[in-house]
Amino acid sequence: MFMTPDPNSTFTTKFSDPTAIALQPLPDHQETRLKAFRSLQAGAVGFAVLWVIAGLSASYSLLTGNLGEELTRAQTKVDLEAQFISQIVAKEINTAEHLASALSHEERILSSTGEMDSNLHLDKVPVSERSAHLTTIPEVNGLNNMLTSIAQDLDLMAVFVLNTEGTCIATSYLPNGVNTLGCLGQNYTSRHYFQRAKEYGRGMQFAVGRAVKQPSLFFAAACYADNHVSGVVVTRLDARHLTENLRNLATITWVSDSAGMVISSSRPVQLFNFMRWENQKPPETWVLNNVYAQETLTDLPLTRNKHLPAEWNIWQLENQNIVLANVPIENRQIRVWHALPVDELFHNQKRYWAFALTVILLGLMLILFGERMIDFHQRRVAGLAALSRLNKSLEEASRKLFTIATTDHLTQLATRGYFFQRLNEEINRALNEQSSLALLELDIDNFKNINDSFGHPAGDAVIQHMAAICRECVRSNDIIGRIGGEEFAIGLPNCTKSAALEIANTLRRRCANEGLTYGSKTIRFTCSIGVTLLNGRDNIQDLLGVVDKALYAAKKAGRNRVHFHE
Ligand SMILES: Nc1nc2c(ncn2[C@@H]2O[C@H](COP(=O)(O)OP(=O)(O)OP(=O)(O)O)[C@@H](O)[C@H]2O)c(=O)[nH]1
Repeated sequence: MFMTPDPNSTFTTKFSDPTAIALQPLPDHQETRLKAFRSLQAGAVGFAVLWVIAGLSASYSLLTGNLGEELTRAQTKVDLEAQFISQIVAKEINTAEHLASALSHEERILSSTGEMDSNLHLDKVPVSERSAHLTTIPEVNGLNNMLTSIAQDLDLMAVFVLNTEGTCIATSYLPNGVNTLGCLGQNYTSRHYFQRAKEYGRGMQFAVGRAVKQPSLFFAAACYADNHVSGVVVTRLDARHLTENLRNLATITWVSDSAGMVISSSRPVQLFNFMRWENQKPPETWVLNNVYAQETLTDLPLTRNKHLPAEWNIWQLENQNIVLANVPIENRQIRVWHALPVDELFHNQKRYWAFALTVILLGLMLILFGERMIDFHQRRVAGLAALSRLNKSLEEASRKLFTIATTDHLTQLATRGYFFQRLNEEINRALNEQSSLALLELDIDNFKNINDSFGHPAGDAVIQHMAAICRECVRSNDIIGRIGGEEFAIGLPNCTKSAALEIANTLRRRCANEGLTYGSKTIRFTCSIGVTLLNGRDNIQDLLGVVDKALYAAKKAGRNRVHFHE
């Protein structure tokens, strides 16, 4: 029989519609967007790598090429300047040399070294008095004046005349208030240039002067009388002159002689440094002492910068990078060296690199920022997609649970709990709309006997057959539930008493008449049905209590009956 339901459990159980809590699934175009985002993201990462590689290699080739060009320009500049300086040096040297040669033919000098020299009687005058003696001779004074004016005009340090003994008999360089030495009456026999002039007609020598200790170039030319050397004219060029005007420039200029020694330098501190050039041998010590007045040999601190490409031809002078040019002066063993510091170019290069790296880095950050943005959106869409998939499976699970909870597995009718929930809803609706509601309760008669006679599976088949009959006899909006083992209930909204009784009788007749073919057997069965109407009741317990009584009455009256109870 029908058990009165517990209001605290069954009736409060809610079987919610799973579609009500379902989220909208992810639209297809979101999946397409996700794919687009992923390829965009991969593209951004690829682009970032390309950007860095291309940026670095472009900067390297541009900046290295640019530095190479600037260094080539600097080299060209320094070459041209060296050429120009060497021409000026050559001109100064030639002037001094030609002057010596020209003066060796000069009439007054020839006479002073010829007949006049023999009248000077220098051999009778002590060496210390020769200078004073000579200044008393008017011809000598006249000659001195001439030589002084020539030396001044041509910017020479001194012009003087030596007799065949090497004694100075006339000079532009006279003792005066400041300088008490002068060179008049001094003897220059030992001088290399004097000996060369006497022997070959001409002589040239670099030396630090004895009386005036300045590095100088001496040019000597012999005077001839009757095919014999009658004296020697000497011009003395101050070696400082060769580079004097170049001192305040950024460039550095040296002039080296045949011994590889710096005899003039725009940086005076490097004077008499040794230019260790190719196979140049350093001068011997006595030469160092006598000619250059140096005690030890100092190398010019000039080395090749081996850390930079050889084609750039960069030298280092005291840790300063320079480009270097050297030009030999024609027919002389003198060279002009000219250097231009190029550290500024390297500093510029560093600045360009810093700029290029900043641009590369900023670009990279921008690309990576873009990539992060894409990643963010990608993750968002991916998250939505995952959520949507989760939602779908939850929805599926929820649907299954709903079905399990609301559907009887044997008959596919509503379960007891779900039937009561639905019946409750229909009661409320009927009360609200003041419409009628009929309730049928059905029970298969003597079902135990069927089980006992035909077996439990056959009993199941009878229950299923009974459910099918119920479904076929009611409308689509009526509710049917299996509320016990062989008990069923049917809620009929908007149904009158006569209509409810008619349905109940149809059901009863079909059960009694049809029987169920089970294998080779036919199982005959009947059912008893209780019928009632809502009739102003406002709760399910009362309604169920009444219909239960109606069913009980039907059973009691002999089964296979329909009984109505008000
Ligand atoms: N095969 C089958 N038997 C069931 C199922 N549920 C309940 N039963 C059986 O149904 C029988 C019900 O027997 P009773 O409640 O004594 O009632 P009855 O034999 O139908 O007699 P009346 O209701 O008085 O006509 C029991 O023997 C249960 O074991 C089911 O799902 N399948």
